[in-house]
Amino acid sequence: MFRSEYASVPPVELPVHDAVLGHAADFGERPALVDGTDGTTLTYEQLDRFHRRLAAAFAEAGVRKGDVLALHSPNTIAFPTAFYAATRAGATVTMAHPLATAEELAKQLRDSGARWLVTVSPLLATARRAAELAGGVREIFVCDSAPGHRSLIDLLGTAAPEPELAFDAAEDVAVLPYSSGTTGVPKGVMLTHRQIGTNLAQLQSAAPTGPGERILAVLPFFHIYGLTALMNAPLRLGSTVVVLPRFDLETFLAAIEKHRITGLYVAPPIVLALAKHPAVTRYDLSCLQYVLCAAAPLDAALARACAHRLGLPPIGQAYGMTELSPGSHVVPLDRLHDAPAGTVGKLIAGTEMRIVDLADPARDLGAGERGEILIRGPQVMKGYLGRPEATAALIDADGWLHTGDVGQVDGDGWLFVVDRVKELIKYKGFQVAPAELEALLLTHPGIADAAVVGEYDEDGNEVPHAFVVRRSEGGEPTENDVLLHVAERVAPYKRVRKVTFTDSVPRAASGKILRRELRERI
Ligand SMILES: CC(C)(COP(=O)(O)OP(=O)(O)OC[C@H]1O[C@@H](n2cnc3c(N)ncnc32)[C@H](O)[C@@H]1OP(=O)(O)O)[C@@H](O)C(=O)NCCC(=O)NCCSC(=O)/C=C/c1ccc(O)cc1
Repeated sequence: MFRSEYASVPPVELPVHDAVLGHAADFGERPALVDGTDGTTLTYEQLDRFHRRLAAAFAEAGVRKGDVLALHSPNTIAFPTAFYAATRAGATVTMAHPLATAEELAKQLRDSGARWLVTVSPLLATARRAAELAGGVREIFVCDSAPGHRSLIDLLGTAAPEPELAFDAAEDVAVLPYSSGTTGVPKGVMLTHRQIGTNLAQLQSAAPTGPGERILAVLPFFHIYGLTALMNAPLRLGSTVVVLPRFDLETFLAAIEKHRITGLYVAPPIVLALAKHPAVTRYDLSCLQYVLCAAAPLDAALARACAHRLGLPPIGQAYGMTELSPGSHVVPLDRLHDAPAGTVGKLIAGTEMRIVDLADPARDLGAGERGEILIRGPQVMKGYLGRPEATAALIDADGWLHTGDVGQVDGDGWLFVVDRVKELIKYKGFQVAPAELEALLLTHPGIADAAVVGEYDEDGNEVPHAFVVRRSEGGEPTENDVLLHVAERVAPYKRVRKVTFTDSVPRAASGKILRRELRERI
């Protein structure tokens, strides 16, 4: 067993809005959030006051402790206000991808039992359709404005009293992001207030940010990575977060220069752009002090090229998953220079790890040996909502979470992730669940069987590749028919990008798809 070399941190027993914004009023006029497109700024005093007013308005509208509120928005400076207001009103927040189709969003609303939906006017048509399909949503609010819907801006005017709720930080679920974990379809990941708050404290001991830091939030707040690294962590410490709604390289580079960004938290496609794109040289990026990368495997040579080009210390990596609130490993910011190339970091405070034999999971391996990574600590999720079997398949009776990633630790405790035994595909850091795409492919009348596996393209992005068995009486779909069938029904990041027709899908006697066999064919 491997233990963290950092002193444990006590569990954080506060609800997430207090864990993060407990000192917001003290930070006063310091900018908390800056809209990177037009410069609109929210100070800490405003963030504190606005989220309390909005919590009062949510409570007045009928939001009750334990209700699920879906937050369906790209990154904006209103997103954190809506988020902390919802939790202060007692709600569990489930974040939805802004490019989800109405059917995808409806599935999440239905599975989570969402009663409230917060969206933005450009996404309203999808949100309304999804709410109609799902049933159960009592009201749709908009962050900006739209006829027929209450706007968060109007709600701020309420004179209702602020809700004073008692939270059980160890049991009450703060956020419910969706993740497919190691197998199957997306599931609601129950993360309690204590899990979120404690993981912030654990991560902070290794990668502290603070007043005077300026962070660029281009990765989405709606995933646990952005929610943690770009929202909760910096706002807890009085940093300034500059917010961009989406990744556009020129806007991103201009924002770094204009706002004198000090720290970047990114995914591999951004490291690729920073390392290779000609536009990078046209901007003064000398304000940057460090770059941290997570969400998908980062090529060590690419990381080196990026750091070298920007004149920065080596790019640090972090490791974790949604089910870990999300962090278990990070390269501490004060150790960027002595971390070996390609490592995802060291165990953060209060976290234990085992590396177990893939063939014999009861056998623990030592340094230098490859096996499945198991994690135990206060950040392990409470469970998947309404799916005790899936929870038990991921977390064993002794509390070890089986990550489905294959890793190896060196003699100094640095972890390297070298492979994956779980089904997951990560397109640009976004989870794509093969089981979800397979189910969708099977709805096509011309498809008799299908299996989807990940394949790396020339840019190093993992993309979904479908192996399809055609049904002769189904009109023999072409490759294009198959691509289109999926593209019309999923958010853009989930698209199948390659199709191979085959006579049969290799399966074990149990019916389980033999994915390794398909990967070997590629
Ligand atoms: C900024 C990225 C890296 C690149 O952006 P992009 O290249 O513009 O592409 P998108 O991903 O935004 O969009 C996907 C596709 O949708 C398309 N698209 C776009 N908007 C449209 C549109 N409105 N209409 C139609 N098509 C469109 C877009 O063009 C694109 O098409 P394609 O060029 O074919 O890829 C973006 O992919 C991204 O944010 N990725 C990161 C995702 C992410 O945060 N994942 C985290 C999961 S949680 C986790 O791993 C935790 C780790 C962790 C571990 C430890 C820790 O301590 C902390 C964290």
